Amino acid sequence: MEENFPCKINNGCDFGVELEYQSGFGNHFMSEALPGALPQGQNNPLKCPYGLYAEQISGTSFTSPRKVNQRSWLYRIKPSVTHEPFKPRVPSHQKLVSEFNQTNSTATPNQLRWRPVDIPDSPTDFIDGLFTMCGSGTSFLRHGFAIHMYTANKSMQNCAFCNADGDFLIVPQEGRLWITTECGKLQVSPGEIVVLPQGFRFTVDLPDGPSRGYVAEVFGAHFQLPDLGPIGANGLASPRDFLVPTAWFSKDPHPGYTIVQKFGGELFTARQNFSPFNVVSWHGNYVPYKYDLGKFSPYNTVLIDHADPSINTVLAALTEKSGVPLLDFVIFPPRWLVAEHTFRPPYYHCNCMSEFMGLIYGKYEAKPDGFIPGGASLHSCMTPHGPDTKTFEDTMVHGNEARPFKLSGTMAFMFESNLIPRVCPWALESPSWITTTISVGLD
Ligand SMILES: O=C(O)Cc1cc(O)ccc1O
Ligand SMILES: [Fe+2]
Repeated sequence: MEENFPCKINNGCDFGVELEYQSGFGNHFMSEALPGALPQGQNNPLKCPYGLYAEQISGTSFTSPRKVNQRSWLYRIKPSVTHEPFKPRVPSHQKLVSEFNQTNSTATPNQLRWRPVDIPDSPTDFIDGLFTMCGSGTSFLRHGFAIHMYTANKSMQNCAFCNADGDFLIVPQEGRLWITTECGKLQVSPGEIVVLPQGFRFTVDLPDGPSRGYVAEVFGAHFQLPDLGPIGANGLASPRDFLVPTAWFSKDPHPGYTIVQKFGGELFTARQNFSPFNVVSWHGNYVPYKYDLGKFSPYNTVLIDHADPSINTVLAALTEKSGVPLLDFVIFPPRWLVAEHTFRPPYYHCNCMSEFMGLIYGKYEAKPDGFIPGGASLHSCMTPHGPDTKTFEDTMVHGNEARPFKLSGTMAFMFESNLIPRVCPWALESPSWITTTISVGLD
């Protein structure tokens, strides 16, 4: 038996152990934590090995075309259905939104920027520390997205989170996340990202304590690798660098577990007398995964002009319109700047798409001082924006003699959407919110 991650009751985990992963993007994976636990030749035999229960989790409709169809088969000690009924969670969570409208969020064309939100001192886990910043559309109609942030300092205890609304793409900025999912465990550090698809139960442990990060949630779509077009068959994020867990299950007797289900932006809880992490074997292509942004192979200008940021798309959740993303995840990684007679920083622009940005570490080239790690910005559809005054002036002074220059020690990112976000009131009322438009500079 391969036991990577011995756990005590709940997920009080031994964090020191290196996990094993499977590699690939969109593969049909398989994994078993006990020899012979995975049924062969069929998905739901009359009797599964070890008396396990077969359970399918679907990430797309049954009839979705094969090339986009996603599902996995999980073989568990007890089926998920054996929980008590869901009840509204007490206390309710006031700062999660999955249906954006005039009653819960504001439309504003202003440039918005936030300093890093303080990590609370009072005990706060990933669920309580999660809050929506902005978003568009609705999970009920399976079209839209939400952008959340989290600040937390404590591991989730005796509970698992399940997001029925959409897929989470989590970008930790401070503090590692040790995530137990039904498919196994993932250790995610700042500089890596993790995707937790709709419907998977997971718990988040915080081995470092104080933690902060960003979350993009997409409704009705899953992330995929972007087409590479003329770039060719290689470059950007390589499929083999995506890591998927290996099967792991909790063998400890468990006094009880609470499943916290996000459904329509509201939280519901259901008690059950067993761990949801009771999947002994599984196979399929609907899986949680992580990716190290340091493995990204960026492409860029080698002669003149500034390339559009889409050149460094890591993952894309698409709409049905060709070339139009519901949400692109784009990074601005370390890279050489070599363009000749070019204004090298990001150009001034008005974009029909909306841009939410975050900074994991280092400085962002267009705003080296005004945008700090853990902070965020939102430039919505057609809101003019670009480099700050100092960046413009420095570039004018030094730009003519610009030699190849390596931008190092930086990792900014952008969630870019075709949909126009509305902003949540607590984001606009937050002490971290900085009004940028009253300081009339060039930014
Ligand atoms: O606004 C931003 O800083 C993001 C961005 C970066 C870039 O290099 C080109 C366009 C763009 O929107
Ligand atoms: Fe922009």
